[in-house]
Formats: sequence, structure tokens, C-alpha cells
Amino acid sequence: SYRVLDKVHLQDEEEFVDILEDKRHCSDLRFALRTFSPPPYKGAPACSSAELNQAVLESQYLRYVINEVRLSNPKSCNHVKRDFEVRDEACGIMREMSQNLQLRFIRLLGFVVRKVFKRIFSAIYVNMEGLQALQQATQECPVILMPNHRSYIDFLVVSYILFNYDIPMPVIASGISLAGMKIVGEMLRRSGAFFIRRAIGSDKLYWAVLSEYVRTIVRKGFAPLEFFVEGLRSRTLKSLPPKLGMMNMILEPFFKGEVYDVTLLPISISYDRVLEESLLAHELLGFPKPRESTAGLLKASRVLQENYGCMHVNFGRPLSVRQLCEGKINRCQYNLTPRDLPQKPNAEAQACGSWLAHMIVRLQEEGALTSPWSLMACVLLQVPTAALTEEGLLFHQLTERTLWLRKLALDFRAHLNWPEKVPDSDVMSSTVALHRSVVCRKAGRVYLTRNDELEQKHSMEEDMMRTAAALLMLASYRNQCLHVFVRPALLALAMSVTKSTRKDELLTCFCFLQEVFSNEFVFIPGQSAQDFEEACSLLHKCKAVHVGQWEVTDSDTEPEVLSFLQELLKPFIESYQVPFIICVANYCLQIRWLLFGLFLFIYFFLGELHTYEALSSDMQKNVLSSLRRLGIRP
Ligand SMILES: CCCCCCCCCCCCCCCC(=O)SCCNC(=O)CCNC(=O)[C@H](O)C(C)(C)COP(=O)(O)OP(=O)(O)OC[C@H]1O[C@@H](n2cnc3c(N)ncnc32)[C@H](O)[C@@H]1OP(=O)(O)O
Ligand SMILES: O=C(CO)COP(=O)(O)O
Repeated sequence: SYRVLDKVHLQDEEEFVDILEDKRHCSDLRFALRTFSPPPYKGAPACSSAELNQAVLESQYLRYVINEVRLSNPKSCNHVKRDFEVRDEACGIMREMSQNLQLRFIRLLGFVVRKVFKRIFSAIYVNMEGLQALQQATQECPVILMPNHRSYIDFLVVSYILFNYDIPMPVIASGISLAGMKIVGEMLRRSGAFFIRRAIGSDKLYWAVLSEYVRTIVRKGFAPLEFFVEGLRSRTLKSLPPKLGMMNMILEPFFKGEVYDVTLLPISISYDRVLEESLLAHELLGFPKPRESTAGLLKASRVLQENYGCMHVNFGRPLSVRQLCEGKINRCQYNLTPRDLPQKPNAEAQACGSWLAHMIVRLQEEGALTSPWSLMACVLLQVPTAALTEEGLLFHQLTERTLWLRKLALDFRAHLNWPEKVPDSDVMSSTVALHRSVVCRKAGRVYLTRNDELEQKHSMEEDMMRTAAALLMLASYRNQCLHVFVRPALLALAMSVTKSTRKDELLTCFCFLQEVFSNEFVFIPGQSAQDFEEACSLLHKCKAVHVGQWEVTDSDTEPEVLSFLQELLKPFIESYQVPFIICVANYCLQIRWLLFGLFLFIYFFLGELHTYEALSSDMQKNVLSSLRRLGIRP
């Protein structure tokens, strides 16, 4: 089993250590009560939450905006707001938003979280070098922690690690829904969460309080600021296109010269098995997300009975915004207006924020570890659904294909978490056993898990939903490693679509495909040519193509690679193809959005579509945005 390994190597020099290992020697209480003495930021004392709030409310910026809001009251309104009324409103927003970090609550949650982690995870691997670099950075510059977001566990584990290694506890941007949980909401606030409303819209005062709050945290630098640039947990386990609001806020103090530099720190969290796997798949099938509540949390305690394998937390290297922005932004322009006046980021600053945010997502992907299960999911999804549910796939074939894919992934520079010193067959068996909610092994074959395996009796519709949910779960686990293959796969697709070998034609098609799928996969804006070159070089490296100065041609040495990569993207192509055809055909008829979803279902059941992934609400939403972006209105 995975426990055989206590240390996993990401790169030769990077060592991962299981931080749960010491659980045998240290009691949970002792852990919670440990001496916590992080080195202070620039040697200065910490800033209390009351001081932070006061600094925000008394800022020139907020005073200015409060006055503007007061003056901008509609003339038709009988009651003209007074200064103190708008100020009270701002104080109300602050009370709702602000964190109230207290060490004793960290200790309390630390005690509970440790018990839970020990129960459900076999190991939590962390790269120590990354942590050391982070600890150093927190003493020198404001640090922004930017983890990928797949699970509620993400923010718990980051705080847990920082507490364990004497790194200042972060303040964390959180959706307001968590604040509404009885008792728990307040505990999260006292553990560092600050709460942001969803859909802020055009509420000028709210934006002003939020942005000043975030900027003040950055200016003071007393605690790392943590936020999830993807904005929510990815339901598909693929990276989401970044949200830019928070990114722009944290960059502003640097652009205006209020801080010398800002350090961005991408964090890649990879799970063998995601706690919310089934809930997320059901959300994709249209079931509403259960409201966050304390009762719901208590009900979810059945997850404690399950095993979720290992988790890897890879702290990336600190990135200096100062260095990254050199030559990209002219900071002199910020000297022309008083710093305290509200200023929307100009086009240059927005482009820079967007570029940085996309780059962080890309770095999160690069730092993620690819599990054997994710590779197996790629293989299993290339078997027709009916065959997977009825006949199954021979276990030894699955092993053979997965090992072939492991080699390809390594050629494509993936970081694998394939346990060393464990026979491959054991890795395969323990992986299938861990994911018995999705697949099961019987008489030398692997099948998609059905209700009868789970010894539950259900109606036909429920059975169908279960199959769909299992397939969407499988697709999500495949998605965990798609970033490794996506660029070469787009090139393989371009080669098959254009039937051309000319590099310029392939590049045009490659860019078009990137545009079509830009909601599915995150690409750094303006970097298509580099992505194309990277795809050429990776396919060349695994001997699938010959790359010349003007041409890219198939090689006969590894014909399997191109066909595998094309198959990998097939569910996306199929899910996009039908709606694209329908919409183009009905362009004049102006099909309504609701009908669009209906069409997908009809096509699916008539057998036109072979992929269950077309049923995913995420895929449907992305198809619609893609159609709109390309100027085709459904
Ligand atoms: C030892 C162990 C201990 C354990 C201890 C545990 C600790 C436990 C802590 C718990 C911690 C929980 C943590 C949960 C984790 C999440 O809840 S993740 C979700 C919350 N976090 C985030 O979303 C962060 C990233 N999101 C963003 O950056 C988003 O942009 C924002 C800032 C939230 C805003 O989102 P939004 O309303 O969707 O806005 P967005 O699309 O960015 O922009 C909307 C419009 O506003 C405009 N706008 C943008 N900025 C501005 C501005 N400053 N002024 C005016 N207008 C603006 C935009 O231009 C845009 O206009 P249009 O282009 O649409 O015309
Ligand atoms: O509120 C969040 C806590 O992680 C993130 O939002 P979602 O629940 O929509 O993923």
C-alpha cells in the first residue's frame, strides 16, 4: 500500500515528507498546544484585527468614497444620506467581512482537524524546501498564498501545515456562505477567514471596503494573505480560468509604490481521492449544491468512515511581482494622481493582473502530482461505456495501458506520485480498491461500479444517474492530469483535422482549438506560439512526430501516441460538436438557452452523443461561452 512509502520524490532534489508520520509520537493535544513562534514580518509586531479594521475605516481612500457615495444618492430619493449613515454602512460591511484571527481558535481547530486528517488520510506529503522558502519570504515581503481549489480540505490543510511549521497563520478570502454556519462560521472567522459576498455587482461602497481591506493587509504584510484565484472549488477537478478582482487588489499597492515587492506563492494540492467526489459529480448533473450549514457538516461525518488515500501539498517557489512585472508595467503613471483617490486599473494593469493570474494557475498545474488513478481514468474512459459496465476491462490490459501512459506522462514532464519500491501490480490493485465507489474488480476484470455492487436497490432512473455520476467522477479524475497532455493533444487533433503537415497551418488550427476550448483548459493569454512549440517538442521527445523547420510529420515509431491523445479529447469534441452544429444551423432561428440543454439530452439519448460528459452542466456552460466568444449566439 502507499503507506510503504514515507517519502516520495517529485524531482531529484525535491523531497516530500509525510507530516502525519509524527502522529505516532505526538498526541493531538500536544500538537494543538505546541509553542507557535513564527519569525515576525520585518521584525515588526503583528497587527491585531481591530487595528486592521481601524486602518481601513480611517483611510483617506474610504473617506473619499464615502463622500462620493453620499453625493451620488439619486436626486429622486427623498432622504439624502448623511455622511455618518454611509459611514455606518461601511462599518456594517466591515463587521460582516473582517477576520478576527486568534491563536486559541487555531489551536482548537488544529486539534479537530488533526484528528480528522489522521482518520481519513493515509499520508499528507509536503515538500520541505518549498516550506522553508515560504518561511523566509514571510519575513521579507507581503506574501500571497494561492492554492488550487478542489475541496474544503484545501484551506484546512494549508493552515494546518503553516501552524505545524511556525509560519505566520494566513488570513483567507472566503465566500460569505461559510459565515452563515452556526458557530462554525464564527470559528472560521477567528481562524483567519474574511468573508466576501458573492456577486458584488456594482455596489461601490462594498468594492471600496473590500479593496481597501485587501490592500491594507498587503501594505501591512503582517500575515500571508491566502485566496483561491479560481474563485470556487472546481467541480471537474480541472483548473478554472482565474478570477481577477482579488488579483488586481493585491497588485495595486505594488503598482503605486506602497510596498517594495509582493511575493506570490502558488500551491498545488493533489488528492488521491477527493472528499466531495460524489457531491461534485451530482452538482455537475444538475443537483443543487447543499447549503453550507453546521447541521450539514455534522451529517457529513460519515466521510470519516472512508479512506481517502494520500494528499500532496506542493509549495511552489516564491515569485517576485517586482521581477515578473519588469518591463510590463509603467509604474510612473501612478505618481500623477494622489494615491488615495480611487483609480480603476487601466488596461495595462488589467492585462498584467490577468497574465499573472493565468501564470499562477499554470504553475499550480505544473506543481500538481499525477496519481496512478488519474492515469487509469484516462485509460478506462477510452473504453466504450457499455463495455465498461457490462464486460469490463481485463485487469492486466488496464495495467499494461496504464504503465504505457505512465511512460508517456514522464516524457511530458509530469510529476508522478507513483510509489517507488512497490510492485506495479500492487499499486494498481490498491488504487482500484481505493476507488471502489467508481470501479470494482471481479474475476480479473475491472467494471464501472453499479448499485448491485454497493448492495443497494434502486429504480432504473437512479441506476442511470449512478452510472452517469460514476462516469463523471471518472472523467474528473482523468481531468486531474489533462494539463500534462493537453498541448500535445491539441496538436495531434490539429494534425488529424487539417491533414496538413505545414507548421503554419497547424499553428492556425492549434490557436483556433485553444480559443474554442479556452473555458475548458487554462492557457496563458498571448502564449499560443510557445504552447505550440512546447507541443511540438513533447511529441518529438516521445518520437510521435518529426519536427522540421516548416513541417511536422507523423513518425511510424510511436503511432499509438497520436491516436491516444486524439481519443483523450474526444469527449470534449463530441460535447461541443453537436451544439455547435445545432447553433450554427439555427443561427437565424435564435434558439433559446433552455432549449439548448434539452437538445443535448435528446441527442444523448438518441445515441448521437457517446459521451456522458455532455450531460455535465460545466461542459454545457463552457460550450455556451465558447459559442458566444466566437460570435455565434445560441
Ligand atoms: C491548525 C489548523 C487550523 C485550521 C484553520 C482553518 C482556517 C479556515 C479558514 C476558512 C477559510 C475558508 C476559505 C473558503 C474558500 C472560498 O470560499 S473560495 C471563494 C472566495 N474567494 C474568491 O473568490 C477569491 C477570488 N475571487 C475574486 O478575485 C473575485 O474577483 C471577487 C473579488 C471575489 C469578486 O468576484 P465577482 O463579484 O464575481 O467579481 P468579478 O467577476 O471579479 O468582477 C465583477 C465586476 O466588478 C468589477 N470590479 C472588479 N474590481 C472592482 C473594484 N475594485 N471596484 C469596482 N468594480 C470592480 C469588474 O470589473 C467586473 O465588472 P464587469 O467586467 O463584469 O463589468
Ligand atoms: O465557498 C467555497 C469554499 O470553499 C467555495 O465555493 P464553492 O462551494 O462554490 O466551491
